[in-house]
Amino acid sequence: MQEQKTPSKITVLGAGAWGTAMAIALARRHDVLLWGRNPAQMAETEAARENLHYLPGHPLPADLKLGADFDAALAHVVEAYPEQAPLLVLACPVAGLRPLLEQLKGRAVPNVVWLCKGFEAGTGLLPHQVKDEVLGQAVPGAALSGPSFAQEVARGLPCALTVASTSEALRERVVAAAHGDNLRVYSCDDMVGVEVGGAVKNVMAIATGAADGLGLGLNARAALITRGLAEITRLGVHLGAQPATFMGLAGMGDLILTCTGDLSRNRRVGLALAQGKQLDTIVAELGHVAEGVPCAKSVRMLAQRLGVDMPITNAVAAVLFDGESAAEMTQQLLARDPRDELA
Ligand SMILES: NC(=O)c1ccc[n+]([C@@H]2O[C@H](COP(=O)([O-])OP(=O)(O)OC[C@H]3O[C@@H](n4cnc5c(N)ncnc54)[C@H](O)[C@@H]3O)[C@@H](O)[C@H]2O)c1
Ligand SMILES: O=P(O)(O)OC[C@H](O)CO
Repeated sequence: MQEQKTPSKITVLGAGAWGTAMAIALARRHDVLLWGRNPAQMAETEAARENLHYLPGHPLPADLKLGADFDAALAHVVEAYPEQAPLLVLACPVAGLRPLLEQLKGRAVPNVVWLCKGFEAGTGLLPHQVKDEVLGQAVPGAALSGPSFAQEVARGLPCALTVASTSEALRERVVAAAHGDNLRVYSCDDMVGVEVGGAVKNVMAIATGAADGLGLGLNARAALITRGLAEITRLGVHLGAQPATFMGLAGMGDLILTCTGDLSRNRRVGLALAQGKQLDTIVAELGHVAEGVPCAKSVRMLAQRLGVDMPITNAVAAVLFDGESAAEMTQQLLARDPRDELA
């Protein structure tokens, strides 16, 4: 696959930290429109040429178009189809995915590439399953995931991502458009593996943040990351993923980044829990989504239903939702019976 030289039309729906960072990165080579649902916030972003709320400190490229008009944002890509092989990128949290897809229903949508990481609350569905429910399988879809802090991507620092889709044409399309400069984009067809890895690593980042906040040390951190990966893999394989996917960017790569990088919002939730802060306060102070919070609830439910052993997830959910303390849950994890490491 060759790096694409000709610019494409790309619309990014969702102007939070990640949508803004990806729009900045893609606008270096493409005709990009960033749409946000809040007109006042988009007007403020236009005036400052910077997303002061979600991604302060990162000026927007002069060519990046901004808007809060949904029809105009869609027209930007639909009118280019099929000649310019456009991309429609959904950059909302998992909670916003179904509402956003509903807005697209019945429209001439060329494809959808989502960036969100998690399971849908209530249904326990992965993003590709939500897409299939709302838009059907005829609209090609892809998950773009991997270790990627918005602030670093906006600065143009090196970053490797992976795109998962069952559509080879869409995988090639995403690689052709996004791979280049300091972005490396790999591809695979294991959507379940890529999505499970991206979702559950956020829960593990909360656990690792809490352990670090409690001062449990670097040995404990390494143990949590490693056993976290075992837990993620166990769930993913049960859901039909390929084990090797969890050794890749959307598995181990993103797990390491999010568990150890202080830019992670999920890790910061864990650090704050260790200080004894209440979840409501933590979420309000964050000002951004922390997908690991709803994901811990969804994964606990799903794992119980499927009979998959997920002790770290259960411990995180107990601290978040059942009033248990992080210290108490650490003791309970350590008190578990020994087991075969590879079982
Ligand atoms: N920030 C990162 O570094 C990063 C990196 C990779 C992946 N992600 C993932 O991308 C997703 C979005 O994260 P973020 O960092 O942009 O979050 P954020 O909290 O910074 O911003 C969320 C944005 O989504 C918008 N939104 C919420 N519901 C919406 C809906 N129904 N329709 C349209 N817009 C909606 C909000 O208005 C806001 O602009 C998450 O799933 C996250 O895990 C984030
Ligand atoms: O800040 P977090 O914890 O939402 O993590 C951001 C990205 O998912 C890291 O790859």
